Amino acid sequence: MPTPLPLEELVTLPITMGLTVSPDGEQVAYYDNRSGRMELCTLHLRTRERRQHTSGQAPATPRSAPVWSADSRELFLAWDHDGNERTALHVLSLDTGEVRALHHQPGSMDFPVHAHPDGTRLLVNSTRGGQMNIWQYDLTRSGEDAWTPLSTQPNSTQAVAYSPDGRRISLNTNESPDLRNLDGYVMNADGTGMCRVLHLQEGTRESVGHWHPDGTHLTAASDAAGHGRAGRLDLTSGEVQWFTPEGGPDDTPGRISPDGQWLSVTRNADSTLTPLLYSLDTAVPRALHLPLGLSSGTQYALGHQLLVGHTTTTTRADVLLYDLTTDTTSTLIPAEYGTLHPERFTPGQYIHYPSPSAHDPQVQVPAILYVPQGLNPADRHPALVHAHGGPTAQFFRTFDDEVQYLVSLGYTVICPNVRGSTGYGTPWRDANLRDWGGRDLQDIAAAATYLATLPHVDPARIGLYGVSYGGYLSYLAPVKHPDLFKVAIPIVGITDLHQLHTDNSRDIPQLAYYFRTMMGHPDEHAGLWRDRSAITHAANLKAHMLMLHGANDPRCPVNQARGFRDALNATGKHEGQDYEYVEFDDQGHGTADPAARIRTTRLIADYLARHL
Ligand SMILES: CSCC[C@H](NC=O)C(=O)N[C@@H](Cc1ccccc1)C(=O)O
Repeated sequence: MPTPLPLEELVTLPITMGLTVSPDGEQVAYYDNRSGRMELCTLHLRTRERRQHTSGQAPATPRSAPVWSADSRELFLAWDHDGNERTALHVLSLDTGEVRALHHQPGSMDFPVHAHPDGTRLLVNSTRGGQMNIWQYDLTRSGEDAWTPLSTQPNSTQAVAYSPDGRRISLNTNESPDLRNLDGYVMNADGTGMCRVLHLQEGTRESVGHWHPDGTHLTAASDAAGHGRAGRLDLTSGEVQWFTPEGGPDDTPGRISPDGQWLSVTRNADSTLTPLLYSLDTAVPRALHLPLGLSSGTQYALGHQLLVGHTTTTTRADVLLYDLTTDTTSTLIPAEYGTLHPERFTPGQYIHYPSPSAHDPQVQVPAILYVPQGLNPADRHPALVHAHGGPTAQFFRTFDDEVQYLVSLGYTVICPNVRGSTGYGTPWRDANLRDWGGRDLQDIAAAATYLATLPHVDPARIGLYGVSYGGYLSYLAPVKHPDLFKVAIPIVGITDLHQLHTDNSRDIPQLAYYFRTMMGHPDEHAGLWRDRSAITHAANLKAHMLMLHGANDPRCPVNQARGFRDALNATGKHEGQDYEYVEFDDQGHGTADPAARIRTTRLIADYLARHL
């Protein structure tokens, strides 16, 4: 039999989040939890001196990366409380260690984007006016007077960066009635003169990003060719030079190097990521000599190095520095293992399984499959389908401590990139438009059918779990396919699309917008929305269910779980007997806090031991 991993040790191994290189390239700021909770830290890249700047003030689950001041002496931060996502701006002085809260309108979400080169202003994406829009925060003022709106668009609008001379801003929004559309814009730093600079066709998603150091070009992205392309936009001629070949791989642009020679790009293929560079002179791609596995990172450091994270399904994330002059790597922040040797972890196998239907008989779904080592071949064993969130997201071949723990308990786990996932081109990503709980759910059902064909899996003991949109599918699958799953564990999931849209429109308007881009307008598509809400079909539930939800979740509010619980009770089901229900008072939409993660994972493992 497999040997259970020690859960407490596994989950308390330190993680690093939000790494951001300073404008002078000398330091990196990040959050890590090696003290037992998330703290803001900086690391000097030459001396490797680490400094911890907070002791208890940072949120348990930071929602955005730190933003440096132009002189690399201050950090701007977005902090919330207990996962409520009402992120308020704070500024930390690296000289004095003082943390100061900036003015915040209760209820709004403020995210620092970029500090102006003159040190007087901060570019902020904020919901303080309703929809997510661009604001200027004047650091020389206080109170409401510090805030000036730079955009007042009806659709979600987000700034990327000031130009190097501080006179312009790159941003992205959609002014077309086709909600899937996205275009790139530039405006003056005072919000005047907003002008569309990148638009290929109606309905495709184009965006502009970071600036060339001489201010003449912007990085550019488009999905119009059916996959992500990276390029650069010449702001004088309006022409785009695409580096990713048409019909080629899925690329996302990063940044232009400080010497103006390279564009860093992240290539997404087969559930893995690889950074590469395009020469801005020759357009020739340059591969990096990185270890096998998943690598990501597009930020430059110390002038000629790239900051790269590296992981595999059996190795935790190391932070590396890649020297572009010598093509060599050094380890900046090594992953920690405590007493656990990486050989104790189970490698994920990259597979495809069939998900045939009358319309699409040939569909093959990519997935990562974890089969426990040392199972008794004479027995049949339980297995789990893991559904990811988003839905515009995906599973990668990275280290997943929760999956490793469940596999070490003897569960086979499949992590499918169902239709609607990113990383497999635009048609795959868009296959669940106006179809949440349709093709994606079919692929979840097909994952269970596939598991049932594995000789070591017991077809009567298949479970399903997932977080957020994965929680949505974990509620919906057992009511739409009542005989497939023995148990389901929706975590911060969705059960009622209309209620979700009402609540998101009030609390996270940019998320309500994202929701409409995918599922249309709630009134126009009311029948579809009701059919794709688990609450409508609660009476069909046969599987045993464990519902987990953070009481402060503003993204998928706790009334989603409470409503489904009430609907189950109305059909004669009983808590404790037919389902279990747990709310976490100190949590929002998931948590990075080790103690909370241990509690949740233990609840899941105990529940599975009793019911699967
Ligand atoms: C990376 S895909 C986008 C994630 C999405 N955020 C968008 O701004 C998100 O939070 N999705 C939730 C599920 C959800 C979707 C739509 C409306 C409310 C919740 C998630 O899966 O985390």
